[in-house]
Amino acid sequence: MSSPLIIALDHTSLDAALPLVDQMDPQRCRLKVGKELFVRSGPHALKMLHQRGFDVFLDLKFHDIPNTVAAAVHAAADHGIWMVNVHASGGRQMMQAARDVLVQNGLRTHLVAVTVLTSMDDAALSETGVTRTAGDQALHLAGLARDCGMDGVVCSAREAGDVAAQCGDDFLRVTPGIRPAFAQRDDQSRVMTPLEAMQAGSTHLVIGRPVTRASDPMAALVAIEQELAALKG
Ligand SMILES: O=c1ccn([C@@H]2O[C@H](COP(=O)(O)O)[C@@H](O)[C@H]2O)c(=O)[nH]1
Repeated sequence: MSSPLIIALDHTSLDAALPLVDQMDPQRCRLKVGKELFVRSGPHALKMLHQRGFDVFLDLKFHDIPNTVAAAVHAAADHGIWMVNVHASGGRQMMQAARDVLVQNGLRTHLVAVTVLTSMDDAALSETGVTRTAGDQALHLAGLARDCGMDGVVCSAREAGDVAAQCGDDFLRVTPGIRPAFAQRDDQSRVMTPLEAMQAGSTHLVIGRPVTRASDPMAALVAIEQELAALKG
């Protein structure tokens, strides 16, 4: 089984990320490129990570009208990335347009939909006019995402088991908001430890600051791997 770990490279630039990347091994983790790194370093960053053998999740969370999102997903997938995402709250037509453009162009990039950001709790969601709990809204959007042909969702690990039960085991559960016991919660609300998250039904764990901001990032990564080793025993 390949590693479930996706390390979020929330660095200011490719130059800032490479010293850490060059200590990592594509067999041990995938890498996530988000808004800051992509806006500063662009497709060149994807190329450099691909040259080093990494699968890359381009986490730009597209959310716009269907035509615009489909074009952006197409452009992203043309870079050979492993995974790309859209916001499920963009709705059915938007998600279907994103899926269709990949299928029509024979592009095999995984397409997943963000449900409810892991930084949001029930109160924060309620302020946006959504009266369901964050967990219920995530489950609702996961069902819509599955109906639209998404390969999976981004949700919190707290919802991963219910998403698997509703959408099937093959439907990916990519879960940020992962906080090992040694790490701070930061701005995340719906959190779980790496082991709890896997036991709860996550297929992939997105981990940023607990590794990248650690005083010894590689030691933090090893500690997470050791925690997950309990799953094999
Ligand atoms: O709901 C979401 C969707 C995406 N993210 C992204 O994951 C990482 C998490 O980083 P940490 O430092 O481990 O908190 C970050 O890049 C987010 O943009 C998320 O956290 N929640």
